[in-house]
Amino acid sequence: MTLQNLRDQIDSLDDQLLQLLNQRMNFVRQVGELKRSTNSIIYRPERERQILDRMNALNGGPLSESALEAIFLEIFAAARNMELPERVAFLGPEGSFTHQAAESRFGAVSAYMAQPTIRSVFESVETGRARFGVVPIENNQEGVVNETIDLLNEKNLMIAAEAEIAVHFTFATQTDNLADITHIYSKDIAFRQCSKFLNDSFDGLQAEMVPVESTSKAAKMAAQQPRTAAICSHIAAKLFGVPVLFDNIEDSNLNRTRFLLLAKDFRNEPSGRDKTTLIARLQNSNSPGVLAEFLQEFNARGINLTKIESRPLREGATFRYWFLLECEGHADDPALQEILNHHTADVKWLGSYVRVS
Ligand SMILES: C=C(O[C@@H]1C=C(C(=O)O)C=C[C@H]1O)C(=O)O
Repeated sequence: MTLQNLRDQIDSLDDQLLQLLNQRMNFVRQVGELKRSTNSIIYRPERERQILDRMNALNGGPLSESALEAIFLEIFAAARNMELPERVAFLGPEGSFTHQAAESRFGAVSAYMAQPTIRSVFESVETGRARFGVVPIENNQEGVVNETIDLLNEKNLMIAAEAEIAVHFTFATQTDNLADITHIYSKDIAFRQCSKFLNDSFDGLQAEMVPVESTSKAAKMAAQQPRTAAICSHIAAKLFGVPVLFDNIEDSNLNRTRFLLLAKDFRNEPSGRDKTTLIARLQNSNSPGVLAEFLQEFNARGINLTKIESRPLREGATFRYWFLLECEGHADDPALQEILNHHTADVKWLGSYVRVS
């Protein structure tokens, strides 16, 4: 076939895609009207997951699973925006890994609000300035983000969904010669995670490592100061126009960060592969057996606990703790219901949502 023939075929398929997408949007609009009349929630991650699973099972290729999901996530975001434009607050600045995580869920067409702190993301959602908030909760190399854990306890927001992204670092500079670089800007954690690259490349050179608040800020500074460099995300380097010298300079390519999508008054239906997050403030948690007995309630019902973090209660000069727990399953599952019913006074449910890995 000639190029023109092939392009004609593509045009005719695009015509059909457009028609089908608009037909889909007409049904979405009706769903939106139904939801408004019953005052129910627009974003249904478990329904979106179900659609993705069904599409992946049907997909015979050559479209890859990740390409298929990226396309559908944009369709969902466009659909939700038609039902009701959604504003998403995220831990900024623009180009941060949290921004990337937010976009991976809410697509390119949602309205994003970069926030300077994790607390201000929580507050944006609390006050209704944003419908959703996205914050990091843990990195698989560095552990949890305590500020997020503490705010989950302090505020009354729900976890609507989680997202995970692979963290890759880029070395960006306007200089061609590494020996000319006087300062390298990045976040302290990024210096740690790229230590092998830094040792190998700057051994014997004079460059000073300067920690700044965010990797995006590092990119911005490297854009303004010629003999400097930034260790940042690829999108931040592009955003600030700093040439990328090396990509993927992190020590471990298994480096992943997990993010939470927060909302007010949110409830997912069970999807069949859910995770539940709880906060436990057990009475006399320092007494022998209190914590063990509580954990045993999960074990006895065959519920797999996937995480437990202890955080200081900050009550007087004591060393006492509350706990953040995660387990497999949904709060509607009878076994988990039993536990929640036993603990109405000392356990807070933060949400049940689709598990990503
Ligand atoms: C249309 C709906 O609303 C949203 C959009 C979806 C879609 O585009 O398929 C799916 C789930 C919801 O996040 C729905 O709930 O079915």
